[in-house]
Amino acid sequence: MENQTLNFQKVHFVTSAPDIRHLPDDDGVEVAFAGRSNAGKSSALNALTGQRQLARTSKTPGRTQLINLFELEPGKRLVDLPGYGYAQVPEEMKRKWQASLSEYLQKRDSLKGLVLLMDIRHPLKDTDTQLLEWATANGIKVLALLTKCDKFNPGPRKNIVQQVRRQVAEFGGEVQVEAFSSLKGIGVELVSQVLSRWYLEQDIETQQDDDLVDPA
Ligand SMILES: Nc1nc2c(ncn2[C@@H]2O[C@H](COP(=O)(O)OP(=O)(O)OP(=O)(O)O)[C@@H](O)[C@H]2O)c(=O)[nH]1
Ligand SMILES: [Mg+2]
Repeated sequence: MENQTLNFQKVHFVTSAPDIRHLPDDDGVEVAFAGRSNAGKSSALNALTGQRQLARTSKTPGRTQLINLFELEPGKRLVDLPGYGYAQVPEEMKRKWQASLSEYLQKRDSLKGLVLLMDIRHPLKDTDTQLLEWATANGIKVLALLTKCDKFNPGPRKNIVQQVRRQVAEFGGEVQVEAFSSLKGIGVELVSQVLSRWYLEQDIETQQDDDLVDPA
């Protein structure tokens, strides 16, 4: 399975759900894209899948208010989550979508990996840190992407990445930190490799569990 990558371009839209009760069966493996509003989650999904319009992007924070589910192949899904931390929306609306977000994170068994997207100019805000701590404590794999890295030249960019890596190392979990730009395609190949590995590792684990249940 060395360097085996999935074909992310084969992705298709499954559903937009206001909460987890409207999602399809909770089996297989989901990798979710999470982060503050406007961090670039939807853009990153589009860059990864090579489809400009798969997930809707916007200059206005709070664009993605539903849990959007995409399928790569049976039992392998990508999830575009609503962003958090954006103040300029009505309180009632904010409560609703933040509740569906935390419910998804806490209850969805098929969630095995999290891509945490943070604007490289504002990394590790409170909620990002909480999410990191929660994910590592719960055995969820995390890939942290410092998005919009095209805003910096390679030198300063590298310094920020290293600084964030040091801060993240304190959480002790399995967290990889990388620079990313949907605009320039930086980090896209790396994300497809990491996610492919997660999906394929999970296939092997599931296979081993099945073998334990049924040795035949
Ligand atoms: N310069 C630059 N801008 C980007 C990049 N990725 C996204 N953006 C811009 O950032 C804004 C937000 O992008 P989205 O992908 O919609 O962000 P999101 O995290 O899905 O936002 P919500 O759905 O509101 O939570 C848009 O104006 C994008 O064009 C990037 O790599 N470089
Ligand atoms: Mg979005």
